[in-house]
Amino acid sequence: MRLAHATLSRKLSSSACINQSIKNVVVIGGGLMGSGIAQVAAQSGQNVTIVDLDRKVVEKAQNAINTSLQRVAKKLFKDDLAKADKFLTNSMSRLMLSTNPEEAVGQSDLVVEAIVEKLRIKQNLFKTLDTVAPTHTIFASNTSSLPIGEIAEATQRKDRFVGLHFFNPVPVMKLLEVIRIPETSDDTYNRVMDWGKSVGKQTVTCKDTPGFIVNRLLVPYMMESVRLLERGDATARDIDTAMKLGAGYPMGPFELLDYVGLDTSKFIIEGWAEKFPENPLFKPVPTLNRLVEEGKLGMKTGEGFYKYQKK
Ligand SMILES: CCCCCCCC(=O)CC(=O)SCCNC(=O)CCNC(=O)[C@H](O)C(C)(C)COP(=O)(O)OP(=O)(O)OC[C@H]1O[C@@H](n2cnc3c(N)ncnc32)[C@H](O)[C@@H]1OP(=O)(O)O
Ligand SMILES: NC(=O)C1=CN([C@@H]2O[C@H](COP(=O)(O)OP(=O)(O)OC[C@H]3O[C@@H](n4cnc5c(N)ncnc54)[C@H](O)[C@@H]3O)[C@@H](O)[C@H]2O)C=CC1
Repeated sequence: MRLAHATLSRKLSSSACINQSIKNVVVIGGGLMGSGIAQVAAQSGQNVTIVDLDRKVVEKAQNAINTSLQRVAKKLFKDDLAKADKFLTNSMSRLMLSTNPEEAVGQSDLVVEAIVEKLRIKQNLFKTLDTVAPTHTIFASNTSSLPIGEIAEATQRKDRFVGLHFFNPVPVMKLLEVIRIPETSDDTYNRVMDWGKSVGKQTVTCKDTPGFIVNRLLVPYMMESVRLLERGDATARDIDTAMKLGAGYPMGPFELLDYVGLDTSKFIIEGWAEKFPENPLFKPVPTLNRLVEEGKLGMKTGEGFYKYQKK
């Protein structure tokens, strides 16, 4: 009887969780990725709070989301301006701004972190949030390269911790990599898989391994592109043209490095080089370090491998 009762209560609690769909999402980090993740959740009908350290950053994110939503609305409702406008207004009405992460997570069902690619900073953030977020809240990191398990170490909710790795630009790229750690509960996994589909993504699942699927293949390719340039074998422009026309990529490696950000790229390769010094694929490249030291972070600062018109 006792066993049946325990099984029944576990079933009830888990089904209660499953029925509790994710409605309130908090995105921590209002940069390139955080603004895109906040956008796709808001445009999919969820209440979203985007949080960053600085009010100016969240306001910039709000403007970026507005601009991007106009492109999406135009595509969705090309010949119905009234519907396009309603879609834009409704989506933006579901977006709140905050610079106070502890307060923002108070009513959250899901927290997606998209802050700087530094393990300690991510751990400190989640450690703090773990003490104030509701018990049922799922924590997710959008990290490109860090071990989900090591980020989750900082919390007491490893059963409610996953990796949700989106791709840039989030409103366009269809893929969402879902990473579970051994402690991730089935209920958590099922709820984030459903949530990923609810925000229009096609999900794949990967173990908690460096770079998951895409970046494990992409980072070595992009680093080797920089080495090819450093050896003087070809120019950046020709390497980009070659990969677009020869391999059908939408962007060449240097255009993509400038697009994703040279700072984030540097943090990724530095982290892997430190952790796996014996792997030649993860060797850092001097040109990337130099550009970052010179403050040339790519499109977001107006110059990286290429120069960009200031918007
Ligand atoms: C060493 C470290 C390396 C890894 C670093 C970490 C990175 C990660 O962790 C994981 C990643 O994200 S890897 C990067 C993945 N993303 C890519 O590979 C992007 C490749 N580029 C593209 O798809 C197109 O150039 C792109 C879509 C960007 C632009 O397309 P086009 O060149 O054709 O230009 P557009 O005509 O402006 O855009 C095409 C259609 O997309 C719509 N669109 C573009 N940007 C948008 C945005 N931000 N928001 C909303 N809609 C957007 C645009 O409206 C257009 O739509 P159509 O009107 O239907 O053509
Ligand atoms: N850039 C890309 O193409 C992709 C990046 N990612 C990952 O997403 C994360 C964010 O990357 P990006 O958006 O490119 O970086 P970003 O530099 O554009 O944005 C990071 C934001 O986090 C904020 N931030 C830093 N520490 C914070 C804290 N303690 N609390 C609140 N906000 C804080 C910064 O002010 C900044 O606005 C990284 O983990 C990165 O690896 C994942 C997929 C693609």
